Amino acid sequence: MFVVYIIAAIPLLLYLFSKWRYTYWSRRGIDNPEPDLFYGNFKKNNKEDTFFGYLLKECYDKYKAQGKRHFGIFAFLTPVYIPIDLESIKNILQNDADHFKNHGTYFNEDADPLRAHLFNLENDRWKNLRAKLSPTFTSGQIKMMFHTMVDCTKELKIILDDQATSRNPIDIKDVLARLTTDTIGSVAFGVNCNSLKNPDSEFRQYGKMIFEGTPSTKFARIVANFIPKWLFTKAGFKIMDKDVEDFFYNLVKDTTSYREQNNIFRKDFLHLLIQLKNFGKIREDGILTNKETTQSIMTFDEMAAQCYVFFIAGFETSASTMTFALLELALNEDIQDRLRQNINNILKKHNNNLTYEAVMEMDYLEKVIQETLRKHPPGTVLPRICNKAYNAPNSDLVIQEGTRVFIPAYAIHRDPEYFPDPKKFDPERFSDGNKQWPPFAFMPFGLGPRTCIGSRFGKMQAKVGLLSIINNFRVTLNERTKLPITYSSALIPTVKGGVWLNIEQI
Ligand code: HEM
Repeated sequence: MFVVYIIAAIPLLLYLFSKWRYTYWSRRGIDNPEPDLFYGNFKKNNKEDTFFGYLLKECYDKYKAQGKRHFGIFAFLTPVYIPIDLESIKNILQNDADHFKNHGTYFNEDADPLRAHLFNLENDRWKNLRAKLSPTFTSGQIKMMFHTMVDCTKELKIILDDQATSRNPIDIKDVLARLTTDTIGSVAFGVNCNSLKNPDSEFRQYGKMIFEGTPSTKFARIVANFIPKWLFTKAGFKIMDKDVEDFFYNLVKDTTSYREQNNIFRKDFLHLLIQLKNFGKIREDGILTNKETTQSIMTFDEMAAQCYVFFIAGFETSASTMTFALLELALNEDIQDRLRQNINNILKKHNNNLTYEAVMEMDYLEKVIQETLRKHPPGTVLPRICNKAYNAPNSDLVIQEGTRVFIPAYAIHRDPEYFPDPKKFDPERFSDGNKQWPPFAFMPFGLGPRTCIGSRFGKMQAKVGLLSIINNFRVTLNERTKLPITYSSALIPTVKGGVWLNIEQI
């Protein structure tokens, strides 16, 4: 009978606990929007497929108008601190980054070895790995991989030529995600993914599974919001889908041993990572194995996890950037014409050779990409977790160790104080004389020590894809695109119903 009472009391205890939990911010004198039971401020996001950035921007605008420097929200039962003023943001991301070293994502290395990657790793392990990986992202290395990016666009042109001939509209995000899957698959895993040729390729399917989630991963992510991290870790809870893990892990294993046995040199990330595994550094001579190797600084598992993060962090972000750029170019034909002109002029100067140097000279292309990243940043928030109690300057608030922080990048990029007429797509904002926003108001790649390590690669990949389309085709919006666009609740902003374009050869 006693057990029955206990079971019956659980919902009541949960209810009382969540009621108490939702006083967390008011007990500290911080405003927060009214939370819904158990969901906190995530109910609309979860139940109505509403983009989380909209919800956060609504609160940001409201509290900023009241002159507040910060506010709190609840991600289910977890309190999250949201700074508003740029001075506080600068402190968190840079000046006092020592208190906010980590992203605060859940991972359990034993259960999910591929999740022990740069984005998730913490403290000294992150610091050491970041220092080791930085040489793989220099402009010299990106230049070395430039031809892979260009090669992958050849298949894209064939697809778009067919589409232009048949006059059928195209769901451009899908094609661009296949393009970036092929490019990143090639440089991070050293394999030809063929997803442009074959939309059902294994690589594309696994890429989709990561972003759309499988029933088991969706369940695990929700549970992770309710259960303390230590309990989750102790229980050995797995977040990654086993099939996805096996696919990527075995791919790195097979390709690495093949390359090592045959001492194969390829200009890609995998080659650099194998060198880091075997020598602890990147070697000019390019060799992969050496009997006199003294020590290894990277285990095979660590290396595989980095291949995996390059793929997940690199393919969807760049595909999203190109998709939104094309959407804006279809809506603003004058900007599209000007971009085409800029690309043509510079290519002519380079005898129509598409080289790394030519792309670096395309200044208007740079502005179009920057403005796209301002208006539609793939990273809606920059997540941090407080690792050492922090006295927020000019306030009585002490941010406790373990508190989560979201820097509201999307809301700041759309703040008219920093970017007048923020809904307008205006690449000219990024002309030297026009840049008027204060430091820390523009952060598409994050800022501070945790800034995106792959920003150069990501931007170059997006530029190569975009220019190969604009140089050969005129794009207009097809009526299947629902205007005004709205974002879905996906992890990275995605247009509900898709971006459908008409393609016309030039
Ligand atoms: C347009 C493309 C891209 C965008 C907009 C983007 C954006 C971001 C953002 C916002 C962050 C978080 C930064 C922070 O917390 O301050 C990040 C981190 C990261 N990105 Fe990117 N990214 C892009 C492309 C790439 C590519 C191509 C790669 C790898 C090949 C990559 C690898 C990473 C990694 C490993 C981190 C974690 C860094 C760390 O914690 O030290 N990203 N990215």
